[in-house]
Amino acid sequence: MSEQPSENREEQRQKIQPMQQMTISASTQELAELIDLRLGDLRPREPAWRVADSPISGRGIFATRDIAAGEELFREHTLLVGPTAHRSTNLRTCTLCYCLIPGDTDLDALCPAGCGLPVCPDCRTSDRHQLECKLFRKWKPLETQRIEPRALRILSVVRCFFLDEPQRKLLYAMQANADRYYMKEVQRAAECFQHFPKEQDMLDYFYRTICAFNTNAFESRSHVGGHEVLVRALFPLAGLLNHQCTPNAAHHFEDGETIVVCSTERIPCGAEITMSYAKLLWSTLARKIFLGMTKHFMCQCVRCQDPTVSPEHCIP
Ligand SMILES: C[S@@+](CC[C@H](N)C(=O)[O-])C[C@H]1O[C@@H](n2cnc3c(N)ncnc32)[C@H](O)[C@@H]1O
Repeated sequence: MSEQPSENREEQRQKIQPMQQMTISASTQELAELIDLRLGDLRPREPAWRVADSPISGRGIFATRDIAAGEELFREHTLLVGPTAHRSTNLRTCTLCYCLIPGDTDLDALCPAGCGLPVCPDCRTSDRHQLECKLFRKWKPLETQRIEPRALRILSVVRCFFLDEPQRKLLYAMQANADRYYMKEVQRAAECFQHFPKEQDMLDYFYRTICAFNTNAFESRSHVGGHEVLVRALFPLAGLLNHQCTPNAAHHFEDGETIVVCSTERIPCGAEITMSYAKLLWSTLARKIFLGMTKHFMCQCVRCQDPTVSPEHCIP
Protein backbone atom coordinates (compact mmCIF):
# COMPACT_ATOMS: atom_id res chain seq x y z
CA MET A 1 0.00 0.00 0.00
CA SER A 2 1.08 3.59 -0.59
CA GLU A 3 3.46 5.48 1.68
CA GLN A 4 1.83 8.13 3.78
CA PRO A 5 2.07 11.56 2.04
CA SER A 6 4.61 13.85 3.73
CA GLU A 7 1.95 16.58 4.07
CA ASN A 8 0.00 14.29 6.41
CA ARG A 9 3.06 13.74 8.54
CA GLU A 10 3.52 17.52 8.92
CA GLU A 11 -0.15 17.92 9.90
CA GLN A 12 0.27 15.20 12.51
CA ARG A 13 3.37 16.88 13.92
CA GLN A 14 1.46 20.14 14.30
CA LYS A 15 -1.25 18.34 16.23
CA ILE A 16 1.28 17.32 18.89
CA GLN A 17 0.80 20.08 21.38
CA PRO A 18 3.76 21.80 23.05
CA MET A 19 4.47 20.27 26.41
CA GLN A 20 7.09 20.40 29.13
CA GLN A 21 7.75 17.74 31.69
CA MET A 22 7.68 18.82 35.33
CA THR A 23 10.74 17.77 37.34
CA ILE A 24 10.56 14.23 38.68
CA SER A 25 11.85 14.21 42.23
CA ALA A 26 12.91 10.58 42.61
CA SER A 27 15.37 8.23 40.97
CA THR A 28 14.01 5.09 39.31
CA GLN A 29 15.25 3.07 42.30
CA GLU A 30 13.49 5.38 44.79
CA LEU A 31 10.32 5.20 42.73
CA ALA A 32 10.47 1.38 42.73
CA GLU A 33 10.85 1.41 46.53
CA LEU A 34 7.96 3.83 47.01
CA ILE A 35 5.78 1.61 44.83
CA ASP A 36 6.72 -1.51 46.83
CA LEU A 37 5.83 0.29 50.04
CA ARG A 38 2.54 1.47 48.61
CA LEU A 39 1.50 -1.94 47.25
CA GLY A 40 1.77 -3.39 50.76
CA ASP A 41 -0.25 -6.60 50.95
CA LEU A 42 -1.03 -6.40 47.24
CA ARG A 43 2.63 -6.81 46.31
CA PRO A 44 3.07 -10.26 44.77
CA ARG A 45 5.48 -12.39 46.83
CA GLU A 46 7.67 -12.93 43.80
CA PRO A 47 6.78 -10.28 41.26
CA ALA A 48 7.28 -11.27 37.63
CA TRP A 49 8.36 -7.71 36.88
CA ARG A 50 10.54 -4.85 38.01
CA VAL A 51 10.56 -1.09 37.49
CA ALA A 52 13.53 0.16 35.45
CA ASP A 53 14.54 2.79 32.90
CA SER A 54 12.91 2.21 29.55
CA PRO A 55 14.25 2.51 26.00
CA ILE A 56 10.72 3.58 24.98
CA SER A 57 10.48 6.52 27.38
CA GLY A 58 11.39 7.38 30.99
CA ARG A 59 10.68 4.49 33.33
CA GLY A 60 8.79 1.30 32.50
CA ILE A 61 7.96 -2.17 33.81
CA PHE A 62 10.02 -5.21 32.69
CA ALA A 63 9.48 -8.96 32.89
CA THR A 64 11.94 -10.67 35.28
CA ARG A 65 11.00 -14.14 34.02
CA ASP A 66 9.12 -15.60 31.08
CA ILE A 67 5.46 -14.71 31.58
CA ALA A 68 2.68 -16.82 30.08
CA ALA A 69 -0.29 -15.26 28.27
CA GLY A 70 -3.15 -14.41 30.61
CA GLU A 71 -1.11 -14.18 33.84
CA GLU A 72 -2.16 -11.62 36.39
CA LEU A 73 0.88 -9.38 36.83
CA PHE A 74 -0.30 -7.09 39.60
CA ARG A 75 -3.26 -5.37 41.13
CA GLU A 76 -3.17 -1.96 42.70
CA HIS A 77 -5.40 0.46 44.59
CA THR A 78 -5.69 4.00 43.38
CA LEU A 79 -3.58 6.80 44.86
CA LEU A 80 -6.07 9.50 43.87
CA VAL A 81 -9.52 9.14 42.39
CA GLY A 82 -12.60 11.23 41.78
CA PRO A 83 -15.57 11.76 39.50
CA THR A 84 -14.80 12.82 35.93
CA ALA A 85 -17.93 14.99 36.23
CA HIS A 86 -18.47 14.90 32.48
CA ARG A 87 -21.81 16.41 31.63
CA SER A 88 -22.82 13.08 30.06
CA THR A 89 -22.48 11.33 33.45
CA ASN A 90 -25.05 11.35 36.20
CA LEU A 91 -23.71 13.95 38.62
CA ARG A 92 -26.00 12.72 41.38
CA THR A 93 -23.42 10.05 42.17
CA CYS A 94 -21.95 9.81 45.66
CA THR A 95 -18.38 11.16 45.68
CA LEU A 96 -17.31 8.37 48.05
CA CYS A 97 -19.20 5.13 47.38
CA TYR A 98 -20.39 6.06 43.84
CA CYS A 99 -23.96 4.93 44.41
CA LEU A 100 -26.75 6.78 42.66
CA ILE A 101 -28.07 9.10 45.38
CA PRO A 102 -31.79 8.64 45.99
CA GLY A 103 -34.05 11.53 45.03
CA ASP A 104 -35.00 13.45 41.90
CA THR A 105 -33.14 16.71 42.12
CA ASP A 106 -29.57 17.94 42.61
CA LEU A 107 -30.67 19.33 45.96
CA ASP A 108 -31.56 15.80 47.14
CA ALA A 109 -28.01 14.70 46.33
CA LEU A 110 -26.04 17.65 47.70
CA CYS A 111 -24.56 17.49 51.18
CA PRO A 112 -26.92 19.44 53.48
CA ALA A 113 -23.93 21.13 55.14
CA GLY A 114 -23.45 23.28 52.02
CA CYS A 115 -20.11 22.02 50.68
CA GLY A 116 -21.57 21.63 47.19
CA LEU A 117 -20.57 17.95 46.92
CA PRO A 118 -23.05 15.20 46.11
CA VAL A 119 -22.80 12.55 48.82
CA CYS A 120 -25.21 9.79 49.84
CA PRO A 121 -26.83 9.79 53.31
CA ASP A 122 -24.63 6.81 54.40
CA CYS A 123 -21.36 8.58 53.51
CA ARG A 124 -22.28 12.05 54.81
CA THR A 125 -21.03 11.29 58.31
CA SER A 126 -17.86 9.46 57.24
CA ASP A 127 -14.49 10.95 58.25
CA ARG A 128 -13.44 11.20 54.61
CA HIS A 129 -16.43 13.28 53.67
CA GLN A 130 -16.13 15.42 56.79
CA LEU A 131 -12.59 16.42 55.73
CA GLU A 132 -13.61 17.27 52.17
CA CYS A 133 -16.80 18.98 53.31
CA LYS A 134 -14.90 21.23 55.72
CA LEU A 135 -12.41 22.26 53.04
CA PHE A 136 -15.05 22.98 50.38
CA ARG A 137 -17.18 24.94 52.86
CA LYS A 138 -14.14 27.01 53.81
CA TRP A 139 -13.80 27.97 50.14
CA LYS A 140 -17.53 28.91 50.02
CA PRO A 141 -19.09 27.35 46.93
CA LEU A 142 -21.14 29.90 44.98
CA GLU A 143 -23.64 27.29 43.79
CA THR A 144 -25.47 25.49 46.59
CA GLN A 145 -28.71 24.43 44.86
CA ARG A 146 -27.22 22.67 41.85
CA ILE A 147 -24.28 20.30 41.32
CA GLU A 148 -21.56 22.34 39.65
CA PRO A 149 -19.48 20.00 37.39
CA ARG A 150 -16.40 22.28 37.48
CA ALA A 151 -16.30 22.19 41.29
CA LEU A 152 -16.98 18.46 41.31
CA ARG A 153 -14.22 17.69 38.79
CA ILE A 154 -11.55 19.38 40.91
CA LEU A 155 -12.33 17.02 43.80
CA SER A 156 -9.98 14.28 42.51
CA VAL A 157 -7.20 16.91 42.45
CA VAL A 158 -8.08 18.48 45.80
CA ARG A 159 -7.76 15.04 47.36
CA CYS A 160 -3.99 15.49 47.01
CA PHE A 161 -4.27 17.56 50.22
CA PHE A 162 -5.11 14.44 52.17
CA LEU A 163 -2.15 12.35 50.98
CA ASP A 164 0.46 11.46 53.58
CA GLU A 165 4.18 12.08 53.05
CA PRO A 166 5.09 8.80 51.23
CA GLN A 167 2.03 9.23 49.01
CA ARG A 168 3.06 12.80 48.14
CA LYS A 169 6.55 11.58 47.31
CA LEU A 170 5.02 9.03 44.98
CA LEU A 171 2.90 11.69 43.31
CA TYR A 172 6.04 13.79 42.72
CA ALA A 173 7.85 10.73 41.33
CA MET A 174 5.24 10.29 38.60
CA GLN A 175 5.75 11.82 35.18
CA ALA A 176 3.75 15.04 34.86
CA ASN A 177 3.38 16.60 31.40
CA ALA A 178 2.55 20.29 31.48
CA ASP A 179 0.66 21.11 28.30
CA ARG A 180 -0.62 24.61 27.66
CA TYR A 181 -4.03 23.90 29.20
CA TYR A 182 -3.16 22.45 32.60
CA MET A 183 -4.05 25.61 34.54
CA LYS A 184 -7.54 25.79 33.00
CA GLU A 185 -9.06 23.16 35.28
CA VAL A 186 -8.02 25.13 38.37
CA GLN A 187 -9.19 28.42 36.85
CA ARG A 188 -12.59 26.89 36.04
CA ALA A 189 -12.90 25.49 39.56
CA ALA A 190 -11.81 28.80 41.12
CA GLU A 191 -14.77 30.51 39.43
CA CYS A 192 -17.09 28.30 41.49
CA PHE A 193 -15.91 29.43 44.93
CA GLN A 194 -15.80 32.70 46.78
CA HIS A 195 -12.50 31.92 48.51
CA PHE A 196 -10.63 29.46 46.34
CA PRO A 197 -6.96 29.27 47.48
CA LYS A 198 -4.63 31.78 45.86
CA GLU A 199 -1.37 30.80 47.58
CA GLN A 200 1.17 29.91 44.94
CA ASP A 201 2.48 26.78 46.72
CA MET A 202 -1.05 25.41 46.91
CA LEU A 203 -1.78 26.22 43.27
CA ASP A 204 1.52 24.61 42.26
CA TYR A 205 0.52 21.45 44.10
CA PHE A 206 -2.81 21.42 42.25
CA TYR A 207 -1.08 22.00 38.91
CA ARG A 208 1.36 19.20 39.58
CA THR A 209 -1.50 16.86 40.42
CA ILE A 210 -3.45 17.83 37.30
CA CYS A 211 -0.39 17.21 35.13
CA ALA A 212 0.12 13.82 36.80
CA PHE A 213 -3.55 13.03 36.07
CA ASN A 214 -3.26 14.20 32.46
CA THR A 215 -0.18 12.04 31.91
CA ASN A 216 -1.10 8.90 33.83
CA ALA A 217 -4.79 8.74 34.73
CA PHE A 218 -7.01 5.86 33.80
CA GLU A 219 -10.66 6.50 33.15
CA SER A 220 -12.47 3.74 34.93
CA ARG A 221 -16.02 2.83 33.99
CA SER A 222 -17.77 0.56 36.47
CA HIS A 223 -21.27 -0.26 37.66
CA VAL A 224 -22.53 0.35 41.16
CA GLY A 225 -25.98 -1.15 41.67
CA GLY A 226 -26.67 -1.08 37.92
CA HIS A 227 -25.66 2.58 37.73
CA GLU A 228 -22.74 3.47 35.46
CA VAL A 229 -19.89 5.33 37.14
CA LEU A 230 -17.00 7.10 35.45
CA VAL A 231 -14.00 8.13 37.54
CA ARG A 232 -10.46 9.24 36.76
CA ALA A 233 -7.89 7.46 38.83
CA LEU A 234 -4.12 7.53 39.36
CA PHE A 235 -2.29 4.23 39.82
CA PRO A 236 1.45 4.77 40.36
CA LEU A 237 2.54 1.32 39.16
CA ALA A 238 0.09 0.88 36.28
CA GLY A 239 0.94 4.46 35.33
CA LEU A 240 4.46 3.26 34.49
CA LEU A 241 3.25 1.11 31.63
CA ASN A 242 4.52 2.65 28.42
CA HIS A 243 2.46 2.53 25.26
CA GLN A 244 2.82 0.23 22.27
CA CYS A 245 0.21 -0.18 19.54
CA THR A 246 0.76 -3.95 19.75
CA PRO A 247 0.89 -4.24 23.54
CA ASN A 248 1.57 -7.39 25.55
CA ALA A 249 -0.62 -6.49 28.55
CA ALA A 250 -4.07 -5.10 29.26
CA HIS A 251 -5.94 -3.88 32.31
CA HIS A 252 -9.40 -4.03 33.80
CA PHE A 253 -10.94 -2.57 36.93
CA GLU A 254 -12.12 -4.75 39.73
CA ASP A 255 -14.06 -1.86 41.17
CA GLY A 256 -13.66 1.83 40.39
CA GLU A 257 -10.59 1.96 42.63
CA THR A 258 -8.64 -1.25 41.94
CA ILE A 259 -6.86 -1.96 38.68
CA VAL A 260 -5.71 -5.42 37.55
CA VAL A 261 -3.02 -5.78 34.89
CA CYS A 262 -2.61 -9.09 32.99
CA SER A 263 -0.38 -10.27 30.17
CA THR A 264 -2.20 -10.77 26.87
CA GLU A 265 0.56 -12.82 25.25
CA ARG A 266 3.76 -14.58 26.26
CA ILE A 267 6.29 -12.01 27.48
CA PRO A 268 9.92 -13.15 27.45
CA CYS A 269 12.16 -12.41 30.44
CA GLY A 270 13.66 -8.91 30.09
CA ALA A 271 11.00 -7.55 27.71
CA GLU A 272 9.14 -4.36 28.58
CA ILE A 273 5.51 -4.83 29.62
CA THR A 274 3.35 -2.43 27.65
CA MET A 275 -0.28 -1.49 27.18
CA SER A 276 -2.10 0.49 24.52
CA TYR A 277 -3.34 3.96 25.45
CA ALA A 278 -5.39 4.05 22.23
CA LYS A 279 -8.14 1.73 21.06
CA LEU A 280 -6.44 -1.25 19.41
CA LEU A 281 -8.66 -1.25 16.33
CA TRP A 282 -8.17 2.42 15.50
CA SER A 283 -6.31 3.31 12.31
CA THR A 284 -2.67 4.42 12.46
CA LEU A 285 -3.76 8.00 11.79
CA ALA A 286 -6.41 7.96 14.54
CA ARG A 287 -3.91 6.52 17.04
CA LYS A 288 -1.26 9.08 16.10
CA ILE A 289 -3.65 12.01 16.47
CA PHE A 290 -4.98 10.71 19.79
CA LEU A 291 -1.52 10.01 21.25
CA GLY A 292 -0.14 13.31 19.98
CA MET A 293 -2.99 15.38 21.36
CA THR A 294 -3.52 13.67 24.70
CA LYS A 295 -0.15 12.10 25.56
CA HIS A 296 2.14 14.39 23.55
CA PHE A 297 4.27 11.81 21.78
CA MET A 298 4.61 10.23 18.36
CA CYS A 299 4.54 6.47 18.63
CA GLN A 300 7.50 4.86 16.85
CA CYS A 301 6.38 1.26 17.30
CA VAL A 302 6.62 -1.40 14.60
CA ARG A 303 2.90 -1.17 13.83
CA CYS A 304 3.05 2.61 13.36
CA GLN A 305 6.09 2.28 11.10
CA ASP A 306 4.56 -0.49 8.96
CA PRO A 307 4.59 0.88 5.39
CA THR A 308 2.13 -1.81 4.24
CA VAL A 309 -0.68 -0.43 6.42
CA SER A 310 -2.69 2.49 5.08
CA PRO A 311 -2.78 5.19 7.80
CA GLU A 312 -6.56 5.55 7.57
CA HIS A 313 -7.27 1.82 7.75
CA CYS A 314 -9.28 0.78 10.83
CA ILE A 315 -9.87 -2.84 11.72
CA PRO A 316 -13.67 -3.11 11.49
C1 LIG B 1 1.72 6.90 31.70
S1 LIG B 1 3.29 7.58 31.40
C2 LIG B 1 4.28 6.15 31.14
C3 LIG B 1 5.41 6.07 32.14
C4 LIG B 1 6.55 7.02 31.89
N1 LIG B 1 7.46 6.44 30.92
C5 LIG B 1 7.30 7.36 33.19
O1 LIG B 1 8.53 7.37 33.17
O2 LIG B 1 6.65 7.65 34.18
C6 LIG B 1 2.94 8.21 29.80
C7 LIG B 1 4.05 9.03 29.20
O3 LIG B 1 5.17 8.19 28.89
C8 LIG B 1 5.69 8.53 27.62
N2 LIG B 1 5.46 7.40 26.69
C9 LIG B 1 4.74 6.30 26.92
N3 LIG B 1 4.75 5.47 25.87
C10 LIG B 1 5.50 6.07 24.93
C11 LIG B 1 5.89 5.73 23.59
N4 LIG B 1 5.51 4.59 23.00
N5 LIG B 1 6.68 6.60 22.91
C12 LIG B 1 7.07 7.77 23.47
N6 LIG B 1 6.75 8.15 24.72
C13 LIG B 1 5.97 7.32 25.45
C14 LIG B 1 4.96 9.77 27.15
O4 LIG B 1 5.68 10.90 27.59
C15 LIG B 1 3.65 9.67 27.89
O5 LIG B 1 3.04 10.93 28.07
